[in-house]
Amino acid sequence: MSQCLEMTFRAMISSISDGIYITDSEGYCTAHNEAFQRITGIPINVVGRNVRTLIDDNFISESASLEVIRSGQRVSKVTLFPSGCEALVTGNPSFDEEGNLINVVCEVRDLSELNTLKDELKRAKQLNKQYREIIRNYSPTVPNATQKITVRDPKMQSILDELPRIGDSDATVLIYGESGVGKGLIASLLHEHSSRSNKGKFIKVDCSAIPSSLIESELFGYEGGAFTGARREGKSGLLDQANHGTAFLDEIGELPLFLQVKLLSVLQDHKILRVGGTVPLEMDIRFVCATNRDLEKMVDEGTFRKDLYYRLNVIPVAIPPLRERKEDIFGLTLSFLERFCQKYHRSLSFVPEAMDSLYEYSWPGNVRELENVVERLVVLSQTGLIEKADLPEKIRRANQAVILLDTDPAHPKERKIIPLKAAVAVTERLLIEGALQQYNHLGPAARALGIDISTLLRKCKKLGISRVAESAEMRLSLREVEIEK
Ligand SMILES: Nc1ncnc2c1ncn2[C@@H]1O[C@H](COP(=O)(O)OP(=O)(O)OP(=O)(O)O)[C@@H](O)[C@H]1O
Repeated sequence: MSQCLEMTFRAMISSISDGIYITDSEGYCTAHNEAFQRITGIPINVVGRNVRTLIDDNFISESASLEVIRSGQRVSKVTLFPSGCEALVTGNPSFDEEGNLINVVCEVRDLSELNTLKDELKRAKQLNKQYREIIRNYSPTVPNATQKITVRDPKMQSILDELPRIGDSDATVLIYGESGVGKGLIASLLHEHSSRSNKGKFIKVDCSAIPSSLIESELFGYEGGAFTGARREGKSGLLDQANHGTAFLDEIGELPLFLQVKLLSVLQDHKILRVGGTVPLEMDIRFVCATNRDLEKMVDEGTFRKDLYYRLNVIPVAIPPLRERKEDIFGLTLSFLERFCQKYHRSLSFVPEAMDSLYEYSWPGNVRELENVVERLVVLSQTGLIEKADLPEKIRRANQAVILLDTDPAHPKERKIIPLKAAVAVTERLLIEGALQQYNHLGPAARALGIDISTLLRKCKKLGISRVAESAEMRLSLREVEIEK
């Protein structure tokens, strides 16, 4: 080989990023490039050494070139080098014209980069799978009320059956039911079933959530400069937004008396008068109202206008509490489970014993409470199964109470006997928790239990019931008692 050709040849080999080393037909290393040293990390000069001595000195565990010498064929091996690098070593034999082996050229390809790429590819594939899953579950439209409702109970089913007919008319609907039974859902279904859903919005107003000083301007809007702090250009009200659609007035029993008169005139004349305004505005609104209070009793007590009550009560719809339609519990639980498993990308199921406990519980907070319990279980569950032990304590305890309150006189001997004191405590707790959740205010809850507020608060403290007091008013009162004691 001419000197020039040899130099070109060496330059080529040293510019290759893979390691190259060459041995003669007996295994003596005759040359290598720089990449070989970088990749292998062998700390000695290998030129002139036989690869067998590299094995003896534990620099390499096996040799591709020795295999090639033995077999006369191309050989590939994955070898771990002192540098910590894993490399694919491929030995290629070269022969003279008579077919005698002259040398072995080994290519050493660093696999760590390849491994990193492999890991990245694996991660990308995993992400791809996750995204595909998310896209599959992604629904571009918010599920409408019809898709959201789950009903098995015949009473509820007959309410649902009537909705299309009620939805078609423009008559005012008054929905009765405890908090969380689904009054809002039924109201939005009514809107969906009416032709109004094509031309107007469904506007929900919670009359108990807006302070009475603001509710008039929120509902009816105001003219510019109507009161101190009012916007100069005035403001339209929530009822304006419901024009051609449906206004859902939740907790109508909380509407102050002076506004009851104003609402009555809207219902009669289909016109609204903004605060500070003089010209009534034509409005085309369908009213659906809801309450968990006894409006008839409020009429008798003079806190709700009789004329408004009759005007609202054109089509009454009573939604039973969940404890009176236990058939719905199973279906609701499964549909919430499916919804939240999708939301949190989990896969869970209930063991039958846990399902039994949900069935036994009295659900004072109704469907909303069940929905919250299922969401909490899905978020907190660490295994794929929801067991009875995972349920909130009050639900597990409910089974105990069911045994206690079982008054079937036919089987007195089967009733589990527990100490009287414990039975009284369980019963007291059950009734107090139920009353607090049902009435949401201390006064009515105490009245329903036949005790005064201070006794109720004392018992709450003794039984540690503060957690069920969900409204701000109750939390405040219960904390005050703790401070006093
Ligand atoms: N039959 C049902 N199927 C599915 N979800 C339901 C059903 N009934 C109620 N829900 C859900 O339970 C929750 C409470 O329902 P909603 O707000 O309609 O109750 P509500 O009676 O209007 O309560 P409140 O009187 O406190 O306003 C909502 O998230 C609702 O979607």
